[in-house]
Amino acid sequence: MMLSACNVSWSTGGISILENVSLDVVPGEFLGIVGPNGSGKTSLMSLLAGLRRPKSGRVLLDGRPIDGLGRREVARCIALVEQQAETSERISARQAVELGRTPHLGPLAPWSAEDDEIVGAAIRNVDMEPLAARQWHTLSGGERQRLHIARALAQQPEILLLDEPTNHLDIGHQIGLLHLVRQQQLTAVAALHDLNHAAMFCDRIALMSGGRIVALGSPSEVLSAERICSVFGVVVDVQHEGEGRCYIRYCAPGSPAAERPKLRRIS
Ligand SMILES: Nc1ncnc2c1ncn2[C@@H]1O[C@H](COP(=O)(O)OP(=O)(O)OP(=O)(O)O)[C@@H](O)[C@H]1O
Repeated sequence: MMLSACNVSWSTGGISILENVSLDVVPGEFLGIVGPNGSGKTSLMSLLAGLRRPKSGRVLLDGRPIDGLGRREVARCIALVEQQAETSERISARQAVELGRTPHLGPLAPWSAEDDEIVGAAIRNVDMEPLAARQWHTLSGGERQRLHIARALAQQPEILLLDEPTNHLDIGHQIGLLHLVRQQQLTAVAALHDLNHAAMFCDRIALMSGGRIVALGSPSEVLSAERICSVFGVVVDVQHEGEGRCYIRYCAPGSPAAERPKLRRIS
């Protein structure tokens, strides 16, 4: 299933937020979206999820305009985990994950043992089995975030959209979550702040700046020291590791390492 943004622009209050963004999410890939705060990652994710309509351009799901499809139809194909996702507080952890099955249920498809199994597997996948009976409001931020991911997995989408999914997670669960996403038989798009995580787990990376995609390709192609300096204003050394992978070492401002590569800075 192919998800595409074709020349999409979006603005609000007379301010242009996204300008002429085009992107084909290739079936089966893990695409990372990186960029500074306010560069438009969340805005692009909500257009890709069909939550917002572009002011111009189109978002296509398998060649069909996403805004012409019903919400239920979209929800059977695409799951979105939002940055500040909230869930009603008077439910248990397991019930929060069960909500992921909603698009698949109906008068002719009532809740079944299979739904129970899918929900159980999603909870196990995010390492939340011991807390499945707990009330939502008693859970920590990281535990809630893992359950949001479990709900999206229980939705069994073909395309998983994750807006900063590793927020609130400790490093073990950050790595575990990205590994888990990578292992799924699905297409995934994740807005990420950690460039090394994007470089480790993503097949391709789209780098955003000022509401535009300024680079798109393998981690090694996109995350050059020059580009990171020009977009984020941070001096780095990039170690290229083959197969499009790379590792980024950040240099503290004022340190000898930060002074040395300054010549590469793009103004
Ligand atoms: N509803 C809105 N009204 C006004 N401005 C908005 C609205 N939504 C987004 N923006 C602005 O659009 C820009 C892009 O926001 P967006 O949330 O897409 O960025 P982001 O790259 O996801 O940022 P971050 O890394 O901080 O999460 C920001 O300057 C933001 O303030």
